Parts: sequence; structure tokens; C-alpha cells
Amino acid sequence: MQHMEHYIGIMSGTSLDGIDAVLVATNGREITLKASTSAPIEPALRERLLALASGDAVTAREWGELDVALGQAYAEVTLQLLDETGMTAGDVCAIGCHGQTVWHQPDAALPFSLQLGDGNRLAALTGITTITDFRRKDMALGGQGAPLVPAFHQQVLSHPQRLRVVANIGGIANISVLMPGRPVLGYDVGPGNMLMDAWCRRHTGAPFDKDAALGRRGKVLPALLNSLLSEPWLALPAPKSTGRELFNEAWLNTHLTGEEAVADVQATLAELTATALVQQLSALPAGELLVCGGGGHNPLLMARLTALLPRWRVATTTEAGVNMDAMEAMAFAWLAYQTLHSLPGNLPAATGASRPAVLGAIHFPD
Ligand SMILES: Nc1ncnc2c1ncn2[C@@H]1O[C@H](COP(=O)(O)OP(=O)(O)OP(=O)(O)O)[C@@H](O)[C@H]1O
Ligand SMILES: CC(=O)N[C@H]1[C@@H]2OC[C@@H](O2)[C@@H](O)[C@@H]1O[C@H](C)C(=O)O
Repeated sequence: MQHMEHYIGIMSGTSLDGIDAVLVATNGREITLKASTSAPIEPALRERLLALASGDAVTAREWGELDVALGQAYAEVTLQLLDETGMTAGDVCAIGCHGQTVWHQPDAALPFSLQLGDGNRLAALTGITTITDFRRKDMALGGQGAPLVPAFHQQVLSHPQRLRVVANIGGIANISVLMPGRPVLGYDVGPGNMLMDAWCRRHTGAPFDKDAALGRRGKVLPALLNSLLSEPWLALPAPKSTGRELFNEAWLNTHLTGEEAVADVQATLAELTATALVQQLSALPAGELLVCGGGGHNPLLMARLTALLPRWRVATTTEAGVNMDAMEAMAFAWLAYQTLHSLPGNLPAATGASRPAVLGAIHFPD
């Protein structure tokens, strides 16, 4: 067996709920989670990032400050992880840091995907080679720059006989279709928790609907659900990716009459997430749906997926051996391995790029 090397993966996703960091040992094929930690994004920083990600006008100064503040926050989480594990910078080959997506427009005339979090600062403060900016090479090759996790899902969860679909339900939901003997397919399927979080925050002040306490009190509103499902993006063929630029509060407001009960909208948004995902599975034979990301902790969402897929086995990736909360950060640790070994990170079948490519920008600490 090729010898195992240590990598750190850092993810802060579109939910803006916090920063996840993992330490893994990998040889590119096998990957073992050694430790994980997380830290909240400080509320003032979160508000500024949300404003930026909502399309508010910002100055170059504001922009640069957010980049640095995030780089600093990522470095603190990394040092916390090293401290908790007793590892030193010299033990770690590289950090793969996703950064914070603040804008993603893959289909515009000038397509780009922008993640903030200064990799120079992260490398300098930790003393570890740091790889960032994983999406733009794929975009330069005509791809969506997302999703990037399908290659990793294939690596850790493909099964020789069984059809498995991995669903990452974070702010946005994306799937990887792992069909034995076939190339992996993967694409974003629609909103994950983002709309549920926004509605809950607006009406209760809480950042998300913990254990679906609000949503479970409501009933699905069929007219609203149909209106939400009529969004043209949902019917587009893959490859496709999306984000907060489309599925935001303003989008939701265009579908509301203002007469709806708060809990009913919450229940309907959970149904939207489940239905948009399940619709993508209708052409497949029954298999296993393995959920990761925060949506796997939402009991209403999991119950609705199970009910809508009576012939499927619906479970979390944790039950299949890969920690559902660590999956994305592990994927970026693995992507860092790929880059450092000059191996491709993207799957053209998933992103639509013209070819596989070595991804990311490398920041050396020296
Ligand atoms: N106990 C719970 N009950 C209901 N929802 C939960 C629970 N725990 C987490 N969540 C949901 O998961 C979300 C966080 O998910 P996650 O950390 O996967 O997001 P993310 O990293 O921003 O994802 P991505 O980058 O894939 O969009 C929370 O905002 C919340 O909506
Ligand atoms: C632009 C961006 O940050 N996209 C995220 C987001 O969150 C989920 C989904 O939308 C996915 O496309 C992607 O994240 C994962 C890590 C990916 O690239 O596979």
C-alpha cells in the first residue's frame, strides 16, 4: 500500500453556519478521518458575508477585509485542530481550503465562482502549504466549477454491485450518482437548507429550524409547492450548479401571497427540497440514497425522502462508513492531495469541463 500522508480539509459552505476542519490520512485511494473540529463564523463577519453573497454593493476595501478576516478565521481553526490532535505543521502535507463562496455565476457571459479566504495568510499563519481556489480552473475549461465532490464520493462510497446516490444537503443540495460500471454523474439539484434557514431566521430569529420543530407543525401547501417547483432552473439538464444568487428570500417572496401560515411555509420548503431531489431519481432503478451534510439531521426532510422513495433504502453516509458532517471537508483534503500530486480533481461528466484538470492555487508558507 502506498504510504499514507496527512492533509487538512477546511469547508465553510453556503449555509454560512460555520467552519469545519478535518485531519485525514490518505494515499489518494484510501482516506481515514483522524480528527475533526469546527468553529462558528463570528456573527458580524457572517452578516457582512451574507450581504456580499446577497449581491449588495461593496467597496474594494470591504472585499479585501473580508478576504483577510476569513483567512485569519481559517488559520485559527487549523491551529485549534493541530492543538487538539497534538500534530505539528511539519506533520501535514497541505491544507485544502474551499473558502467562502460569495458569488457563483457559471452560466453568465463572464462566468466565475468566487471564494474568499486569503490562502497566503492561511499558509503564513499555519506554516502549512495551502491550496485554495479549486473551482476556477474547471470554469476556465468551460465547466460549472461545481459540484466537485462527486469524484470524492466515488472514491469513498461506490459499491461494486449496488446503485448508490449520495446527496449532499447543505445550503444547496447536490447528488452524485454512483452506478456500477458507469461513469459518475453529479450535479446540483436545487435548494437544500438555504430557504428553510432564511424563513426560520426571519420568523423566529433562530439560524435554522432545529430538528424541524417548526416545519413539523405545518402542512404542505400544494399550490405553493407547485409554484416553487415551476422554477425553470429545476428542469434544466445537467451539468448544472446553483447557489444563493437564485435560491434566496427574494425568489421565495415572488411565490408567496402573504396569507400563508409560517409553519406551513416551513413544511412546504422542506417538501420542495425533498421533491426536487427525488424528481432526479425517477429515471433510475431503486438503490440506496445516502445523505450527508446538515440536511441529514433534519428529521422532517429525512422522513419525506423516505416516504417519497418507498423502494429505496434511505440512510446517511455515516451509516455507510463516511461521517456525514465531515464529508465536504474531507473532500477538500482529498482534493489537496490530488493537486499536490498533479492529479485531476474535477470530473468533466459532473462539471461539464472539456477535460480533467489539476485544480487550485498553491500557497507555500516559506
Ligand atoms: N438538527 C438539525 N435540524 C434541522 N436542520 C439541521 C440540523 N442540523 C443541521 N441542520 C441544517 O444543516 C445546515 C448546515 O448544513 P451544512 O453544514 O451541510 O451546510 P454547508 O456546509 O453550508 O453546505 P454546502 O456547502 O453543501 O451548501 C444548517 O443550516 C441547517 O439548515
Ligand atoms: C459554488 C459553491 O460553493 N457550490 C457548493 C454549494 O454547496 C453544495 C453545492 O452548492 C455544490 O455545488 C458546492 O459545494 C460542494 C462542496 C461541491 O463543489 O461539490
